Amino acid sequence: MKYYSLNKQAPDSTFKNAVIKGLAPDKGLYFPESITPLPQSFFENIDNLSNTEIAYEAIKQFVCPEIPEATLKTIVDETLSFDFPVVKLNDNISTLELFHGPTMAFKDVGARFMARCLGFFNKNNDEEVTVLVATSGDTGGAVANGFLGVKGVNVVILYPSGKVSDIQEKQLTTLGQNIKALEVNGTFDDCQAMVKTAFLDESLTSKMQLTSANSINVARWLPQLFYFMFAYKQLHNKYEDIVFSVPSGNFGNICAGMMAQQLGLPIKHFVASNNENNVVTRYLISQLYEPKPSVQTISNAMDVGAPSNFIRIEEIYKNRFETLKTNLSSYSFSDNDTKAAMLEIYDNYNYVADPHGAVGYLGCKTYLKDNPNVHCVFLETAHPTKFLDVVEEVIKKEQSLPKQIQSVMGKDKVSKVISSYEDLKAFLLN
Ligand SMILES: Cc1ncc(COP(=O)(O)O)c(C=O)c1O
Ligand SMILES: N[C@@H](CCOP(=O)(O)O)C(=O)O
Repeated sequence: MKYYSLNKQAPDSTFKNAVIKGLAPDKGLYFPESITPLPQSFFENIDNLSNTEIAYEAIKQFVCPEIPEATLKTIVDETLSFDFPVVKLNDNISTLELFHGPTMAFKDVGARFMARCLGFFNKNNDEEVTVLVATSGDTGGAVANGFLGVKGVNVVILYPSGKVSDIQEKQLTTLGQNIKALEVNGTFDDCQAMVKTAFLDESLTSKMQLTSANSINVARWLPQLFYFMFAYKQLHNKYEDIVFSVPSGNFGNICAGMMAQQLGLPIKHFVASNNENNVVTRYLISQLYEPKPSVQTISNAMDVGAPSNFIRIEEIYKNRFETLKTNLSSYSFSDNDTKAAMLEIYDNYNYVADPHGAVGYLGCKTYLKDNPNVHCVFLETAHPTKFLDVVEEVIKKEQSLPKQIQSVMGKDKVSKVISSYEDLKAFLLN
């Protein structure tokens, strides 16, 4: 499969090159040159397919033959070694739990898949690769875990100082080995901008092989489309019209859902559920795309002012605003709304949601007001104990910690504070 740059100023790329480089030389995100829908029989037969089989069929066209089919099967199988259950809250609302992986956030799937693809492409290469990652909370931990100890790969994680939860910070600063954490005086958008600048800085790229493990990298982004298929498998016999409410920040996850829809998955509608970082909610009202500096919220992983992936969404809908609007709604919620939702979910359904999932739940409720006959699935994108302070404060109940979280508690953070792109460059060159 060929990939083209969405800035349209760079040559087409192979999958391998797109994975190794992350971003195109014109700073554009890569996008597959074609999307061939899966045969109808795939969806009719989905009940008889395992998660590995579903994922393999869904991603094969984007990856093979550069990765041989047998290798891809192994990669998918190793990536998906945990569950993705749908939990029903009421007749109209369910949640898809995406937090059963090693770092208890949905990023685990993309990080593990990409680590294995990069490992495959690099196996006969002596040159070390430096994976640069910007994180607002969860990507950093998932990438650190996914790449820990991988030979020939150094990971450098940039995170906004004081703006991730304590447990998220532990997950990305305590592993050691080939993982280094840089604490940036700034926002997630500053971290992301520094990473993108580094890719285009020849004085760096001439000395080292840099790549990204954010969703700008196609091997991190595309596997996220699996989730929507796993949910469909669990729900299609019960509900006709399925809507997904996706708590959104960098918009990689919802965009991957739209790729699943392009592959033929019968999804009725998407809801992009935002906290107060709501550039897309505003865009759908005004048709003006106006990124703003991000503000800090309790759903911190969604504190993104300039979502990288919105340009991919525009590409999927061929920049046709009206077509996009028929398939996507977006709402924005305050921290007070989010806390009230966490309490409501706990009181009414005895279910503990994390702040991101609670924003997704609010998206479902808002959409259902005008569309009462659909079934809305909100993605529970991280485990509630990753946000222990706010969860316990809101529902007033002590939480027991899963083993994945216990394993980082009590460890000491190791990070270096940086304030500018020059600091990042100096760190990388040293
Ligand atoms: C827990 C959680 N929810 C939601 C999001 C937003 O996802 P996306 O950036 O793909 O929109 C993130 C970060 O990506 C996250 O970590
Ligand atoms: N919310 C993310 C921000 C980066 O998103 P990505 O999907 O582009 O890696 C995080 O938790 O770090």
